[in-house]
Amino acid sequence: MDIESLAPVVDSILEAAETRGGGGDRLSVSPHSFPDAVEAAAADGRVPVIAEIKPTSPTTTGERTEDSVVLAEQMVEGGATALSVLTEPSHFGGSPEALDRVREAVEVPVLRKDFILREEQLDTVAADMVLLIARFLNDLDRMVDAARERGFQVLVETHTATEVEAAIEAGADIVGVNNRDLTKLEVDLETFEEVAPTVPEDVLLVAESGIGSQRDVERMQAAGADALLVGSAIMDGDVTANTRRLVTTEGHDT
Ligand SMILES: O=C(O)c1ccccc1NCC(=O)[C@H](O)[C@H](O)COP(=O)(O)O
Repeated sequence: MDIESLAPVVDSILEAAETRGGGGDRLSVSPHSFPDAVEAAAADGRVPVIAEIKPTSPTTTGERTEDSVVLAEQMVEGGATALSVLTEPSHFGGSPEALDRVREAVEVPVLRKDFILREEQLDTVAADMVLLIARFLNDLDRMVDAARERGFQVLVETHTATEVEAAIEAGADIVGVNNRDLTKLEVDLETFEEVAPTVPEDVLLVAESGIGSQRDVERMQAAGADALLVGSAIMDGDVTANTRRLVTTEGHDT
C-alpha cells in the first residue's frame, strides 16, 4: 500500500477502515450490468452519470440527512445511469444498510463506495459493483479476483499512469481515474486528461471527482470518459435537477 504523504484525514479514513470487519457469510451477487447501463444511456442521449449518495465528506461542510432511498429515487428521476453509495460511516456518513435499501428500491446498478482493504470486507453488503482503490491494495489482483468470485463488477480507482498499469495487470475492465489527489485533497480535472490516454481502448473508463458543470462533463468526455462519477455537485441542492443538468449537456454551455 502506498500510504506515503497521504492527507491526515485520509490516514484517519484508512485507520478506521483497518478496524472494520466483514460480513458473516461469503456473498454471492447477481449484478445489474454496469456496461449495459452505460450503453443504454448513451443510446438514448443521456450522459452516463454515476450519481453518488454522499451524506457528508471531509471536504464539504454540512450533512444531507434525507433518507438515502429518497435521494436515490431523485437521482434516477434525474436520469442517473447508476448510483454510488458511500458505505463508510465515520467520515462520509454512509452505511451498508443504506446501500442495501437503495439497491432494493432502484433498477439501476449500484456501486459500493468504501475503502475496502481486506477480502472479508467484500462480504459486508451486496452491491452490483465495488470500488477497489489501487493505491491502497498491494494485492490488487487477488482482491479483483475475490470480488469477481462473489459476482461483483469491479471499478478499480486510479490516480496515476502507474496505478492504471497495476489495474490492467490485475485484470480490471472498468477503471476510474480520480481527479482528487489523496495527498493534498486537491481536485484537478487535468489529472484525468493526463492519465486517460494510458488506459486501453477496451476498458470502460470513468472520470471521478470534481465534475460540477456541463463544461466539466464535456471536458471529461472529450478526454475519453465513458462515464462520470459525481458526488458533491449532485448532493448540493436539488438532487433531481442537479443530476438532470449533468446528464443532458447538449445545447448548454454552463
Ligand atoms: O470527497 C471527499 O471529500 C474525499 C476525501 C478524502 C478521500 C476521498 C474523498 N472522496 C471520495 C471520492 O472519490 C468522491 O466521493 C467521488 O469521486 C465524488 O467526488 P465529488 O464529485 O468531487 O464529490
